[in-house]
Amino acid sequence: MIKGLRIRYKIMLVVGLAVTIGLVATAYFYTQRQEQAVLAQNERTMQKLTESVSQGLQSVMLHGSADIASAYAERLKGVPEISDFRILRANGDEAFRDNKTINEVNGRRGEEAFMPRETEVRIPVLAADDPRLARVLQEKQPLPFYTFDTKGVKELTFLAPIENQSKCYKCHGRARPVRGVLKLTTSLSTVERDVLKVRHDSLIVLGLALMGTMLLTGYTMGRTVVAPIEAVTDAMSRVSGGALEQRVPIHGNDELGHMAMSFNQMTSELQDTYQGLQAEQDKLTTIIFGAGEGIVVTDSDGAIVLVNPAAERLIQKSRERIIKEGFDDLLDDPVSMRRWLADRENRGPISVLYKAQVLNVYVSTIHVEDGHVVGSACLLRDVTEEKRLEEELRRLSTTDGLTGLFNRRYLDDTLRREFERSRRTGAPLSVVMFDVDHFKKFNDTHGHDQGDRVLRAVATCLREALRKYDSPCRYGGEEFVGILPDTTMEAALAVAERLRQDVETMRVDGLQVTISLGVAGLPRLAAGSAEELIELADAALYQSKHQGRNRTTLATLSKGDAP
Ligand SMILES: Nc1nc2c(ncn2[C@@H]2O[C@H](COP(=O)(O)OP(=O)(O)OP(=O)(O)O)[C@@H](O)[C@H]2O)c(=O)[nH]1
Repeated sequence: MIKGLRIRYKIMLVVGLAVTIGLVATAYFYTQRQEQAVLAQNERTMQKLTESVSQGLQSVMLHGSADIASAYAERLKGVPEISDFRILRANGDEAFRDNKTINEVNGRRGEEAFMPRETEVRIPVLAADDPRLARVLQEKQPLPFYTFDTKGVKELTFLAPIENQSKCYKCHGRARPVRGVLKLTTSLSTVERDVLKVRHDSLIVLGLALMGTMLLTGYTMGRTVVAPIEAVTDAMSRVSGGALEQRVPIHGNDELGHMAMSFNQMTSELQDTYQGLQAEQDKLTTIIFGAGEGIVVTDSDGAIVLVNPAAERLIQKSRERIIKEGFDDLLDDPVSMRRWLADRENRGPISVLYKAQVLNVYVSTIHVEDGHVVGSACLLRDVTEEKRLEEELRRLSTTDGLTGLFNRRYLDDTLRREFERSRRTGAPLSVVMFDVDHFKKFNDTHGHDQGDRVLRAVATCLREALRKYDSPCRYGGEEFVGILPDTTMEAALAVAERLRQDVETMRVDGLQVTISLGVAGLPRLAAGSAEELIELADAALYQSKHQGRNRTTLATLSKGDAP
């Protein structure tokens, strides 16, 4: 319950408790001391009274009048402050009630000095063995003690010894040093009333002091401690609500002043940081929404929270539909999407064919520093044109510009690869190499452009003569090579012959051209490398030229060749 109290009331409660304890303790000790002082004063007064009564009685007795003493005792009982007064014998019985002492005195004096009483009674006031009585008789000193009357009012009683002096010996003899005891009782009702009044007054003063202290403490604490703390806490709650411009007044140079100063500094830094973050966020938002790449982001529950316009364009769905369908269905392939997300090793983009576009897709979960997942993100980039250009570049880098056949680089790479494969698998591999006959003369006669058209026409013949798996290549100038995997030299010879005939029968701008061919192949020839295989085909081609051109020659078996 105290936990829920405002600090203002907590401080007042604590201060109130402390002040109450302090004041109550002070008031308690004060009233106690007052009470003790009043009682002590009362005791002293009573003692003096008892002593003077005792002396009065002594002198009355010495003048030989016991009746006067008895009457004196009766009159003392009538005094309002004295509730009881008795003269006791040493055995505790009240004196002057029988003839015992009169008879003793008359007997001792040998005369009828005192008249016996007509009626005798015995009134035991104290027991003969009462320790208080015994103590007074023994110590011969007055003894005070407190009792309560039938109404519960406190009373103070004094027992004072009546000493046996030499003047008394005549009547009472000298046997007992103390003849009797005076018992004087006074009611303390007046004293108690005074004490009660003191307590009552103390309570009123205490209450007023408490109230005053509480009010003063509350006011002072409220102004100096609680108000600054409340100002900071109120400002804090407004800051947590987003109002970062909050500042609190600084009063003084104490801890609260430092707290207010630190708070203002903190909010100022927070505001700067927030504004910086806001600016960064604005920049980021501009970048995200202006980006050519599609960006889709989810929160930690998997709900989509961001879809930029590029994502809508690339996915070809509206933002609302993307959000409704969910992250897994972004590219209509939830199985793959889940797999990409689960693949923590996935570092690069995945190329996906989606609605006639090639998209580079990068999918990842978003972690914070402690590894906690706060969402997922999908980045999409349209690489359709990029891929087309790449393909075109790759094609151009392997294509001869004039004829459209594969170029020399492609030829070298492909032949080397096929050569190795043939050696590894034992599959046959052949090359057909040919050269346009008297092409220099053709160029010189009909011009270079005409020569180019011849080369293009011959290239078309070569392309058409070969299968889909073969590679038609321009070796350089007017020389061409066909690579024929899985083809024996005999089969390649047939292809070469057909090609030769095709070219021979073809006309370019009405003009006839012929070609000379050489064929070489594995495993029939023992070529040690792709280059050597080409050299063998070239040698065969040279032979065709030498033998009159427009013909095909199989490369000759070299030493160690297979039969
Ligand atoms: N038009 C044209 N001519 C080319 C091209 N490349 C090489 N040539 C020419 O082709 C001719 C080749 O001539 P040579 O190597 O002497 O051979 P040839 O005249 O065909 O004689 P043989 O091969 O012995 O029949 C040269 O004149 C080159 O200039 C080309 O791309 N276009």
